[in-house]
Amino acid sequence: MTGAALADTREGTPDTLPAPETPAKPPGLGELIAPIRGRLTAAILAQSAAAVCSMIPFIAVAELARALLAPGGPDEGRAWTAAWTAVGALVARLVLYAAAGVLTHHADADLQLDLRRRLARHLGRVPLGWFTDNSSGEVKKAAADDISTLHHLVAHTALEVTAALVAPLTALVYLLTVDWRLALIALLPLLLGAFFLKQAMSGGEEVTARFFGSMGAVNAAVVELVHGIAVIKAYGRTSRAHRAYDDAADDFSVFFRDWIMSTTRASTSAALALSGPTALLVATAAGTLFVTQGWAGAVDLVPFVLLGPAITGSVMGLAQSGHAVQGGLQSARQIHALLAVPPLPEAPAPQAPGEDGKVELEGLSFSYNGATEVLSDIDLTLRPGTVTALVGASGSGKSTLARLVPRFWDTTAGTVRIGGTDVRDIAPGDLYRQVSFVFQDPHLLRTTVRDNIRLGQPDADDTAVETAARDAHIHDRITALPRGYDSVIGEDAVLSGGESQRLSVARALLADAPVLVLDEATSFADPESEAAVQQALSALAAGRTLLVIAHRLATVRDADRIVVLDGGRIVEQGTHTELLDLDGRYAHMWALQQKGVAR
Ligand SMILES: Nc1ncnc2c1ncn2[C@@H]1O[C@H](COP(=O)(O)OP(=O)(O)OP(=O)(O)O)[C@@H](O)[C@H]1O
Repeated sequence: MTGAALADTREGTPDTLPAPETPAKPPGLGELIAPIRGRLTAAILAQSAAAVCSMIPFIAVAELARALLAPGGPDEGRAWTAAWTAVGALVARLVLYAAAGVLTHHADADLQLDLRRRLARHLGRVPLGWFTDNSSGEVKKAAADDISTLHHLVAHTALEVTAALVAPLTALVYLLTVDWRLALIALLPLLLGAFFLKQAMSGGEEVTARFFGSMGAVNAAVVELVHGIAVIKAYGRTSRAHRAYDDAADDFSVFFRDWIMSTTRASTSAALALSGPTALLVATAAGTLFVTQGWAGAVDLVPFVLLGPAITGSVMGLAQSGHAVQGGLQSARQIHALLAVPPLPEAPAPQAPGEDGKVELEGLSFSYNGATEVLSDIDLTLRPGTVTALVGASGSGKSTLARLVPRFWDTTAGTVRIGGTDVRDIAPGDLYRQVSFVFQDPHLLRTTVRDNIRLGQPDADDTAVETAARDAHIHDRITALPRGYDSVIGEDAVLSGGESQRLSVARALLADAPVLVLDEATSFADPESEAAVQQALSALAAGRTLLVIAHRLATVRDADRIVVLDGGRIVEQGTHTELLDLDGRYAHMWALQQKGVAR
């Protein structure tokens, strides 16, 4: 999570938002598509009618043959009726098919919009801390890939499955009316094909899991190879990294070959059983027997020859649609998992915080997992107009403590108050206006430098933007860019880590919140610019409450108070001189760092 993202959220959490949705039981696919269910049903009905119409020309031709070859001579009236029925059915099929497609595509467009809005609205309400725990990949997958999988299911697969079921059923019903015994025999290839298909798909879940596992290993090896290529090459270990990738690719290849070999016989047999020639063979062989034995007239064979292949033809396609349906259900689960992330509870009657920016942490404890406390019994008051520095070993809880101030998470015990009001009682929009945050790893948006600085104060004029940039010691670097403040980050503005940090400091200065939290905000800076930014920040402290996390103690020796954390507890606090006099943990850390500098 970054300063920019925080400001993003600030914009995305207006006070007028409706009450948070309580995450319900897993909605599954049915609930996700509820808003378009009516149109989807209409489309499926239209597609069913289109599928019936697609069989009618074949039935009509069969009836035409029966009318022309009737034992008593051709029946002209019946023949014409059959011919016109075929033409009418073709036209009707075209219209119904187009209508079904238009309906599903419209419904699908609305569904995608609805889901994207729901996701955006929901993610705007989840605790900010959730974003630091969860990779953006998960959100991207749900918002892009999973929604696109649902698109395929709704816009295409639903209609394909309908046609693949209704058309053969129509053919079967008609054939049953011609000769039920031959119709049942025509079903034999279908039964045989189903048997082989079941064999080919046996162990499907296990195979799918192995497929994704093996594929995932290849992907991970590629990512590692690409991300780590600089380090790997620098240490001359290129062949080793390649070997990891080669091994993963080999494993996948072995699995894939075994899988194909083990299913080829069954799937080829299924394809053969369900093919048109097999259906024709069965129909003509059985028909010949029936005609020669006098059990059926020769003319009754025509419908079976024409429609027999239709009964089995779509089954292979149905098996593939089955995969699409499985994928759609999986995507629905993923989207639901995001929609089920518990939102940050909002107070039913929010209170406005006092404007002084006083921050009080009282009896505060916090645990990420509900089992291990990473902060315990914290009592701390940050007074307006002062700089408080948090120091301590890595993992002692500095960042966690700082992030509890703008309510990235709710505390496990105790309270955080800003301006005298419990942060849980402050509306999110108001809270984010009270606290600005500059992160270790600032995130800049792919827009102009000016708009990046203006993020926390969108209507600030150019002079205010420039003043903030000067105070953060980044103005000269910006004016040296090809288009100055109009340069676009990532295009003609490529900034170093330290420059990005100073830009995000400018952003925080402009946001002008009464409380400013700086998490290692100058860690990338060279000593000269660090000193300059520190000066600017000290000036900023007048009238504001500053909380600074620092690893390099020299950067915070002038702080009004230094708080030493160890194992999630405050173990010492005081000014630099007081803490040195105490000769405790801080004095020890200071001595170590001084030795490091002297060396
Ligand atoms: N998102 C998280 N989920 C679970 N545990 C976490 C999370 N973030 C931090 N922790 C754990 O909480 C403890 C405190 O971490 P924190 O980042 O607050 O320490 P820190 O003093 O800021 O460390 P550093 O100086 O290395 O940044 C650590 O044990 C860490 O592993």
